Formats: sequence, structure tokens, C-alpha cells
Amino acid sequence: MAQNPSAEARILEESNRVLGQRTSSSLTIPSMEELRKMHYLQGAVYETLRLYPPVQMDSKFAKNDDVLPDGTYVKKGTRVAYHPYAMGRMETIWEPDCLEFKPERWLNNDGVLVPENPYRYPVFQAGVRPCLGKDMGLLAMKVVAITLIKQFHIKLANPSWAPHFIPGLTATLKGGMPVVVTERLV
Ligand code: HEM
Repeated sequence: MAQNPSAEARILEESNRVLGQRTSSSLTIPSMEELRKMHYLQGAVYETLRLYPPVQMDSKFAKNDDVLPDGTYVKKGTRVAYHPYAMGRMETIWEPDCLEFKPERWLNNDGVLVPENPYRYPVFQAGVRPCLGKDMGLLAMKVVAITLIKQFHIKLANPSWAPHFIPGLTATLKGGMPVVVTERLV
């Protein structure tokens, strides 16, 4: 958000429409019903996870000889990896503007969120064993994001800062993201 003021403005506009202009003293946690109406916020969360997936790479071992849907033969015991970080940045999946942060790419012409096929967006894995905590994780991200954005201005300490993504079992940012936080006075 700190690098995308127009997206932050749209999230605030949407939250003011759905939640009303709450001051920081009257701020309460949004209800499930209210969060469901906040399609742009949901798009922003999906977009963040597309560019910075917490599980950036994953792999499986073939229990038996197998053939993938595209015809690739996989011998028993072979390790097959998939890479959500790379897939989130592929033009063939996300169009030439795939490196841009655009929550609106998740919305249809009526502003309604359209989820992506999990095989093209495997941030929570696809198939018969996807993440069991997906809805809980998304809910937590939305609640934390909207609560912070409504209450605080969060600016980069160094405006030219760029994220340095560190791949690991779960992803982190090198050196964190130093920010300056001030209270948003409505
Ligand atoms: C943004 C947050 C999250 C992401 C990106 C994420 C991603 C994933 C991925 C990629 C897998 C598949 C791992 C594999 O089989 O190799 C997975 C599995 C799983 N996740 Fe999450 N997860 C998130 C949050 C959570 C939360 C909050 C919970 C619990 C409250 C949770 C519970 C689980 C469980 C139990 C599995 C194993 C499912 C199974 O093997 O049947 N996850 N998650």
C-alpha cells in the first residue's frame, strides 16, 4: 500500500462506503458480512499473495509412475516442483502487466471479485489437499489490513526502498520493511 497510494485510496473509499466513516475511536473489527462486500480489498490481498506468495515453492514426490495432464511422463519417486512465485509473474498467466500491483485485475466489470483457477494461482495449492486454513488466512489478512489502513498512515521510511524477497520454506523480506506510522486523523 505504501508504494501504491491509488490502491490505498480505493480501499479507503470502499471501506468508507461499506463501514461508514468511522473515526479511530469508533473503529471496530468489520463483520464477515461487511468484509464480503469489500471486493477491492479482497483483490488487493490476492494481488499481494500473487506477487509475494508466502509458500513460494513447493514439491511432491510421485508415489507411482504417472502422466501429467500435458502428457509429461513422471517416473515413480521423481520430485515434481511447482513455483507460485514464478507463476505469479508469468505473462502467459497474468498478461504483460503481471509485474504491476493491480487489485482491479481480480474484479469483473461490476466490481465483483472473480477468484482465479487454483491451478493457475496455486498460492494455497490446488487439487485434493489444498490449504485447510485458506479462508482463515484470507480473513485475518483482510481484517488486519483494513484495521491498519483505516487507523494509520503507513509510509516507507525510505521512498526508494524496494522489496528484497528471500525464498525459504516460507518467504520473508530481507531487512524487513522500515516504515513510518502516524495516526490517521479523520
Ligand atoms: C496466507 C496464508 C497461507 C498460505 C499462503 C498457505 C499456503 C499453504 C500451502 C501452499 C499448503 C500446501 C502445502 C503442501 O501440501 O505442500 C498449505 C497446507 C496447509 N495449510 Fe496453509 N497457508 C496459509 C495459512 C494457513 C492457516 C492460517 C492455516 C490454519 C489455520 C493453514 C493450515 C494448513 C493445513 C492444515 C495444511 C495441510 C493441508 C493438507 O495437507 O491436507 N494454512 N497451506
